[in-house]
Amino acid sequence: MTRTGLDLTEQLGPFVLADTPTETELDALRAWLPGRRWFPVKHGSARIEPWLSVRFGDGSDPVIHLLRVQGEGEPVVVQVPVVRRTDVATDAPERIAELDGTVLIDACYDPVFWASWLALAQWGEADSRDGVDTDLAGARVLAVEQSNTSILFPKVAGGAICKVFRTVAVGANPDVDIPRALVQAGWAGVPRPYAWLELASSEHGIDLMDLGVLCEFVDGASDGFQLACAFATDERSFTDQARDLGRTVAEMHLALARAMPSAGQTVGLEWLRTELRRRARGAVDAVDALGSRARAIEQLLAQLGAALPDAADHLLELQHVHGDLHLGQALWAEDTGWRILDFEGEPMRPVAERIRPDLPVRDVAGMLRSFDYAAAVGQANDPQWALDAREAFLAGYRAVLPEPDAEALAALEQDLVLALELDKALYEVVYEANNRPDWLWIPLQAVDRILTQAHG
Ligand SMILES: Nc1ncnc2c1ncn2[C@@H]1O[C@H](COP(=O)(O)OP(=O)(O)O)[C@@H](O)[C@H]1O
Ligand SMILES: O=P(O)(O)O[C@H]1O[C@H](CO)[C@@H](O[C@H]2O[C@H](CO)[C@@H](O)[C@H](O)[C@H]2O)[C@H](O)[C@H]1O
Repeated sequence: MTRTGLDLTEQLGPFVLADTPTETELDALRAWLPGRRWFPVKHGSARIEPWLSVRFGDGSDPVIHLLRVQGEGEPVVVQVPVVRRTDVATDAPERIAELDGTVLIDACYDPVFWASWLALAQWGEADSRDGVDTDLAGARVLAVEQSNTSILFPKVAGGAICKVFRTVAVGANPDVDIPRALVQAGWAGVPRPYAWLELASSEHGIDLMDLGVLCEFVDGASDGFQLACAFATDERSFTDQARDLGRTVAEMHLALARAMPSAGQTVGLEWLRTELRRRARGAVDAVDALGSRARAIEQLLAQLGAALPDAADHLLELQHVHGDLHLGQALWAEDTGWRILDFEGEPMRPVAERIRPDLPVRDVAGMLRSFDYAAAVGQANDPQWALDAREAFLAGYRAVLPEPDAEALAALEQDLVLALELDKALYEVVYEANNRPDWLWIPLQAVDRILTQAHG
């Protein structure tokens, strides 16, 4: 989708150049960053160096530092808005360090940062900032586990939420452009994006970099994962919600295909096997517990599509998908049904991999994995709870997007669901090992179940 508004030949967009952090500030940031949930390097030491620092062009005092972070993988850039304040409580979550009689804080918590953000963001075609209520009353940073940092503005534009992207990259962020495209295509299953903050600097090779997005806040909605866990704990059937969710995901796929046509892009089955093998080997190398499963994983992938006579060169059609779909990315409200969030793709993948067209069945598999998580975390006593939710979700999805008639092709679709569930479970093993080791058993158990199912 083409952006309008910001003149990309204009240096820095709405910003002016600022000083990079001083040595003392840098030391403080180097000590503070690795403890953040959103910091991308999870193991070993990370090299953190200044890259580009900017201020808002309105003269306000917060500074946005873009820092280059080199950990075990590819280097990434993290966004760290900071500002100096006094009178900051010693246990305040925004506190970074006390320096020269002031406190360096995370500016995501700062009203001056909020006001400048709202004033200098690029507002969408249909919404001009003029006339939008930018009252900051009640604004607060969400205290949820997330890969970025979100600020809730109950009064702005009737209720809005701003996501400050923590890992940033050159190019449009899919979490800005995909929801915009979906809304333009007439799909109401996604919160409406209102505004986004762009940076451009030819000197730094940045034609466009998204720093954050503001969108409609879905008030009174439940987080799909918490809802499903509560149902699992109470032994209440989740099938009605799961069936509805299946329908919503299928409608999302139809809307994505309409909104962002990928010109009939295809991949061969052999290509897919190679790609899944590469990802599986990456997971096996990253987490020791997977070593003993490596052979069985390779066998499952080798059998993918074996029922097809022309399995080697069978072509699979690609399209834009969500890419990291799970129950926590879905909000449920009695009156509006399901709304889907967070189109950034899997945060542990390189950006180029996250934005390319993919198989819609990847999203189906992601959601199926989530029912398994909800059953585990909600401690459902009966294994049937997750199986029922799973079947209902698939039935809802298939009611909108039926499986192919031909038996071999329908069998291939089922193989694909299983292979992508395995792919997701392997990703989750790495994710849990990095972030929540106490939950590592959940995807590990799933890997074993999938392998047993596949090998009879
Ligand atoms: N538009 C919205 N309306 C209401 N709540 C939201 C909205 N967007 C996000 N949230 C809440 O914030 C949480 C984190 O948002 P998400 O986009 O998944 O962040 P991240 O990409 O950083 O993980 C969600 O699980 C949801 O509870
Ligand atoms: O929401 P994010 O984009 O940050 O996604 C990452 O974190 C998710 C957890 O917050 C993680 O999801 C996994 O845990 C969920 C329960 O917390 C579960 O419902 C999902 O099925 C499971 O994949 C996601 O994988 C990760 O990319």
